[in-house]
Amino acid sequence: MGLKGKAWKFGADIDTDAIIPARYLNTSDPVELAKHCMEDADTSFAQKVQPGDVIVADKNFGCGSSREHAPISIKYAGVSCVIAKSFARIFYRNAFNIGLPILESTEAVEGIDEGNEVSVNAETGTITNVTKGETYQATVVPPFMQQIIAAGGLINYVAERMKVKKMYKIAVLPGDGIGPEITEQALKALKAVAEHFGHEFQFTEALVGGAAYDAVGHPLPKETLDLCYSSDAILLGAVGGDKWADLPPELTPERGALLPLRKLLGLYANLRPAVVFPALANASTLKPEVVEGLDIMVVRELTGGLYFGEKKREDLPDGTVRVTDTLVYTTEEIVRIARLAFELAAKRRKKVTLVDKANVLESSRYWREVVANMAAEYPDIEFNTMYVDNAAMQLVKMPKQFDVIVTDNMFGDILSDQASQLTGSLGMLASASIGGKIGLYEPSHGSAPKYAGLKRANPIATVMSGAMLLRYSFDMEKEAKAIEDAVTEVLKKYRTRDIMEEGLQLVNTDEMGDRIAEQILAG
Ligand SMILES: NC(=O)c1ccc[n+]([C@@H]2O[C@H](COP(=O)([O-])OP(=O)(O)OC[C@H]3O[C@@H](n4cnc5c(N)ncnc54)[C@H](O)[C@@H]3O)[C@@H](O)[C@H]2O)c1
Ligand SMILES: CC(C)[C@H](C(=O)O)[C@@H](O)C(=O)O
Ligand SMILES: [Mg+2]
Repeated sequence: MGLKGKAWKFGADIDTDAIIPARYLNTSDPVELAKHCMEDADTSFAQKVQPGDVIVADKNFGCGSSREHAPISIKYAGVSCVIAKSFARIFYRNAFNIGLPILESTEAVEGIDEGNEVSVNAETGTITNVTKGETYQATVVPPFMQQIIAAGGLINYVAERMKVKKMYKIAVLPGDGIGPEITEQALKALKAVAEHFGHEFQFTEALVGGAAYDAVGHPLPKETLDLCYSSDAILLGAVGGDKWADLPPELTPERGALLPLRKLLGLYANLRPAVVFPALANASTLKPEVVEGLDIMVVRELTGGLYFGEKKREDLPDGTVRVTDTLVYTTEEIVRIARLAFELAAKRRKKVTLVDKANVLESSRYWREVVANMAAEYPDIEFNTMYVDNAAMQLVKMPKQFDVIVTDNMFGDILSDQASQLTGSLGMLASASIGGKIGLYEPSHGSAPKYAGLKRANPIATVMSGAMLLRYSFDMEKEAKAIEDAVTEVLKKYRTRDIMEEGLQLVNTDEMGDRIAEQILAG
């Protein structure tokens, strides 16, 4: 912490009454107190003092009654630090409690004259008299007291420590196919983050999908749902596979577990970032210049549309069959996902593209009407619309024209898989499903049954979903970034088979997880 300003000198035994006269103690408003700071020692001090200035006083500064108002008035007057030969003990403690740095140094007090430019390093206790070119040493403040100062006082310090101490509960649902092996790698990364940043994550595993059906006869057992409800976030591998595809729909991993989980948790927004890591520009099947630097966020509506509308299969009298899937959206469902897309775009490159089929579908026409109206509320954000067939083509022709794509459930499912290939592999596309109290994080891809158990799947989409979990559920930006940076670094040397390039080292699923975790720890 560097503090710098002009010195204001005071004598010995400045008591708290001189710092803040008792007649002003009818308020505890810091700004009001600051106006009368040092009034009985120097009537115009509060008007003259500039932000950063330093009070330099003789011995026993802050003696007298034990009021916190005294250091508060000094701090809010703009004084960055008080240097004295000694402090009254209660003032000393009060100053730390409210986050005012104070230092004891006889040589500094004797060396500094009124008006000298002084700079202070509170951590090392080094005081520099810039005017005279002299350096003095103060008694070093114990580290925990420095942490209180750095936090801005005792209350903030305690609050920060409690935040660090919070135990974050993460439900882990590995699922089917490659699900368990990729989830394991994301856990390695999250554990490395916990160790590196001093967090406590509690991981509890439960069955989901085909694995749950095989074990207990239902793809989303009550214990699993209860665990999800009592967790702070959910990490999911993938579900599904041919083995369970012909079960009654409500027992399949997809319709019996994944979709209900999203709906029950109110996860209406699915964020799928298609980001091309610098090292992977050549890994895509598209030309490097087309994808280099690409960063698209697909915002997919997740709990409405064709997925959740009424479905029917009817046997007709003539022996044929009629099947129905209904596409339903309400104003509220469209507004909330569009709002999220605009807000996200505001923090990115400020462009939103609504992808729809408004030339045919009534639902799309209404999406356009609603979202275009909302766009007027965001004058800084460029808004355009695109039919989904054209969008599919544009995504491979000129993908960098997109920033945020907002679209319905079905189109979002398809376009996000397509966007994934721009990044090099479907195994790179993470996802966050948010909107409810508890977020769910899973790779965008499926259970890739043909690779199950072979340890050749790319775990990065799942690892990066872990980063999204930290960012969106725990508000841990630097921790999320630590995972992303580790992946960026590791990709310069190591590759799984799907993104392998000549000259780099081929690794399996486990090894990729290990390299990423090591890189996080190396920081
Ligand atoms: N969120 C989910 O749980 C989810 C998502 C999509 C599909 N599924 C289910 O997964 C099963 C398989 O579906 P699919 O084959 O259509 O899609 P898929 O995403 O599992 O696989 C598509 C292709 O991508 C490859 N692939 C996927 N993930 C990979 C990875 N991490 N590393 C390397 N290659 C990877 C696969 O081998 C395959 O060639 C189905 O039961 C489907 O319903 C589940
Ligand atoms: C498995 C399936 C139900 C799921 C979906 O369509 O949402 C998947 O494809 C996805 O993208 O998460
Ligand atoms: Mg999909």
